[in-house]
Amino acid sequence: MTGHPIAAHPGPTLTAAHCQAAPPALSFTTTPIREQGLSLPALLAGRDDVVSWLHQGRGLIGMGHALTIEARGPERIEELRSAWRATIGAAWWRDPLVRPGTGPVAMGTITFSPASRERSALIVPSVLIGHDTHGAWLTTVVPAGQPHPSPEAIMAALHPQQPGPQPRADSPGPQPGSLSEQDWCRAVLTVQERMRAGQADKVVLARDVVLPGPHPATGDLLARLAHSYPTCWTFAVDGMVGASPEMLLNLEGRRLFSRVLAGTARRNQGTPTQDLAHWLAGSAKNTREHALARASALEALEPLCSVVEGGEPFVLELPNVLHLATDITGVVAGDTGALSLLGALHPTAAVGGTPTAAATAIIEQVEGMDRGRYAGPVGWVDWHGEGQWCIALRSAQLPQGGSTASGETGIRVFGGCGIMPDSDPVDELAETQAKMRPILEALAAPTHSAHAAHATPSAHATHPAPR
Ligand SMILES: C=C(O[C@@H]1C=C(C(=O)O)C=C[C@H]1O)C(=O)O
Repeated sequence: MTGHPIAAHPGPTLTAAHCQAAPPALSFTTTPIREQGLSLPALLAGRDDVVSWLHQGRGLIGMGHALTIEARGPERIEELRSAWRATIGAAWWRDPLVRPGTGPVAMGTITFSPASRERSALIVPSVLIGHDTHGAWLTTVVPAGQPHPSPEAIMAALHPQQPGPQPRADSPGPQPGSLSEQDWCRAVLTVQERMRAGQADKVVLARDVVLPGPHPATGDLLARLAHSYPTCWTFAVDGMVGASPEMLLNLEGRRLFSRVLAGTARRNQGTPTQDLAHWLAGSAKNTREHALARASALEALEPLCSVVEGGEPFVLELPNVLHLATDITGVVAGDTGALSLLGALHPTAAVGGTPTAAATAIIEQVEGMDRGRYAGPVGWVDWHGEGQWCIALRSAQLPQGGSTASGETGIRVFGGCGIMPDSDPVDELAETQAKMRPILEALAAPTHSAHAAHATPSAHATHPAPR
């Protein structure tokens, strides 16, 4: 959208409280467009000011900002929900399609912790292009009373661009983030001491590495992730980018779907996938870890649903790791919307731990970093509260306006894992490296830092050895 009038005049950024009290009057128009030859990932090429939600090549991409709503603190999800409701109340729209993702839509990213310095945000892009199994559409957003640009003019301006500058071959690899690898392994031991003292049953500990700039255009990064991890949800909202396998909440009509992941086997050269899957399904530590995450999601959903069921755990295979997975389905009671459900679900034991309050307190004390939006919900919500939200895993925070809220000027790449009393710290470190691989490869950075000398994951006793 470079140079397009819509993108040239971004709409306001409002706090949720302000937006709720005085919502701007926005006008949304959805128009069906031709799907022949349409490739959402290709339209992202070379662009930085994009939002994205792609799965198997379909989904939503957006450009420009018609409205940004931001919130911080313990009430951030509820504040964003109220502000979005007020925005819809003040909006006008035309939507002949009435499908998930048509009409008014906001893309969102929410911090893991209420104490984060980063903002949680809902972004209404000026232009949104959607593609599902029934066809494609384009939604434009302008201040009420202003004319909508023609869909043809927008599609003409949006022809696929050349990819942006590629990373240099000699660019420096990942640098230690908040903790060195050794200090992070010590933090794992500290967490285990706390668990042995009875303070928690499971704690998810994460770490970050920093990639100094320059970095590829956001759209190029997304196109690579979407290509390499098509079964994951490739997202970008407010500089938070990644390809997540974990669907926290899909709400369509009153029907809810959630996929809980916990328990991981790293792929290594030489071990057949079937052997890894067999090892994972039989690993006592991983099945206990999974059971805790599964129970926490079911417990959070039960009071809000008239029916909720967890399927049998199964092994989910991804290019870098395998996970134990449970699919949860349910029917939501009353008119509870996606943002209210997120408020109840987040943080699940898959990214926090058990019990929630004790585990998150230990994370704050031991992890030594602000997670920002990593491990928080990321996704989209429509005008009547339906939408899709993943957990922002396998992800990175791009610097916005030069630096992140934590003052970083490089890209922060995150990875974490559930720590149990019988976890091995070196093995867990290697798991974080495997989880960082998708985003580091998409950034075309070396996947192992020079500081990883002591991690020899495939030879480790708690993991099946290569044959
Ligand atoms: C915390 C992460 O992943 C979570 C932890 C997992 C585990 O410990 O086995 C598995 C999937 C995710 O729920 C991450 O990817 O950073």
